[in-house]
Amino acid sequence: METPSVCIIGAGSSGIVAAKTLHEHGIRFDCFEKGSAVGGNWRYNNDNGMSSAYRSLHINTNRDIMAYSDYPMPRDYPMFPHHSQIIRYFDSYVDHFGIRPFIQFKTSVERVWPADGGYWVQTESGGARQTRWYPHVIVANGHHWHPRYPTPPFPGTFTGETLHSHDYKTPDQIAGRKLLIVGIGNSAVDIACEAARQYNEPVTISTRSGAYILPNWLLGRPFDSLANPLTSRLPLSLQRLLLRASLLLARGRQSAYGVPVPNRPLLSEHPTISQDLLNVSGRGLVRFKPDIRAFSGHEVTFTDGSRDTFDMLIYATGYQVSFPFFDSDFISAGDTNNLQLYHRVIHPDHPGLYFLGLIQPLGAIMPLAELQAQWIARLLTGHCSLPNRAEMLRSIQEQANRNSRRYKPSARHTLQVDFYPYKRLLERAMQTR
Ligand SMILES: NC(=O)C1=CN([C@@H]2O[C@H](COP(=O)(O)OP(=O)(O)OC[C@H]3O[C@@H](n4cnc5c(N)ncnc54)[C@H](OP(=O)(O)O)[C@@H]3O)[C@@H](O)[C@H]2O)C=CC1
Repeated sequence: METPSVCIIGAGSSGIVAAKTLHEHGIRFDCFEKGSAVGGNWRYNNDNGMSSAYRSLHINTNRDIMAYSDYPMPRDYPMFPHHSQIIRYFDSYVDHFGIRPFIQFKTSVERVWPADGGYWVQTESGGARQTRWYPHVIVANGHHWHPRYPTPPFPGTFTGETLHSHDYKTPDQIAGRKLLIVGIGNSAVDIACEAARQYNEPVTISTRSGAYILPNWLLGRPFDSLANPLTSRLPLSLQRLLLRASLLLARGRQSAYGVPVPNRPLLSEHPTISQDLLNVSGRGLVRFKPDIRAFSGHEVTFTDGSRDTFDMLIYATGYQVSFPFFDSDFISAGDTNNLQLYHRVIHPDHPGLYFLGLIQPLGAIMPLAELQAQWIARLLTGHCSLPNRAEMLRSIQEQANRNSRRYKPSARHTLQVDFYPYKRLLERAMQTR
């Protein structure tokens, strides 16, 4: 039998669509998954030990936007499904397309290194190690599992309890604690609202940059449906204006609810989406402080000179892009989460190496990972081709320049893409010969 030419690392939402797409194109592959089931981050308490999902997690992109193109989410699902429903969807996707038998579960990829124009892949399963060679490797190991902490750490020592949002699962972990949460991304805000509602005690958020809080729903529609192929073609300044107007109309200024307003334009950060935060802040149950200056025991001093004591600190400070199976001098995203990839997929210096789902869209990752997989499949079957290295590097630089004009320099924003423009980019790439 023909040996597999592709190794897929991971069977999360990106790995499964890669497997399904290669299968459809008749490309033989091995897909290795560390845990015993598909779904990656979306599987609460995944036994691969990598999921950051908490018990109450609902996705904040709407059901129709996040579905794969040929497999809609069930119509009886709510607009913003719970993680258990998303996992049911992924399970039924792999069964519907018959790809479960192609996934090797409980098999962890330990090391990948380049050799002979391809890659050796060493796996471990039940204590047994195997090493196989593949001309192509698709990396789909996710980028929301390796906790990132402030570097350098805040001065001093906090002697209360600390937790990273990655390890937050249920509110009993924080019961009875006076809580300080660092960060104002989606993890921070979900946890703050859950804590405030559950215990009816004020929670403090420390944020150095602030965030515009966008609602799940706007004018009776899922907020993210406002971005569509048409509006995505408008100049950014006009998109900002429309969004500002809709937010003002729908709920006024967020400062009216006690939520600080960032001093930069809308759409220049990864969106923090919450229907609850303004309300619980307006009730005094979530308070805001600027960045932390120093710790001393249970006391925290903030950059405005104010101080307070806390029992517990939750670092909701995001995630490190990590590839534990690569030697760091071969490939690493470094402390800055920066990996230079052509169209966010192709490593210009390592032919045959592809990265899937290594994006942070204003929108959902799944349908974009699907397009990335289709692009890879077309490249592998010779239906399209890549430009030369110089052209790839030029395009990567252009992309980086565009990002740095729009977002503040931060490890948080290196993977940012706009849903529809990025979709169009991939569709064009698939036609390039
Ligand atoms: N319901 C859902 O669908 C959910 C989705 N998610 C997604 O998961 C991903 C990760 O989200 P999240 O965990 O919130 O992480 P993010 O990276 O999005 O946010 C990290 C937050 O921590 C702050 N921060 C980082 N480093 C420091 C530092 N050194 N000092 C002070 N503040 C710091 C950032 O501020 P700054 O901007 O200044 O760097 C930012 O406010 C996102 O894509 C998010 O959308 C997460 C939770 C729920």
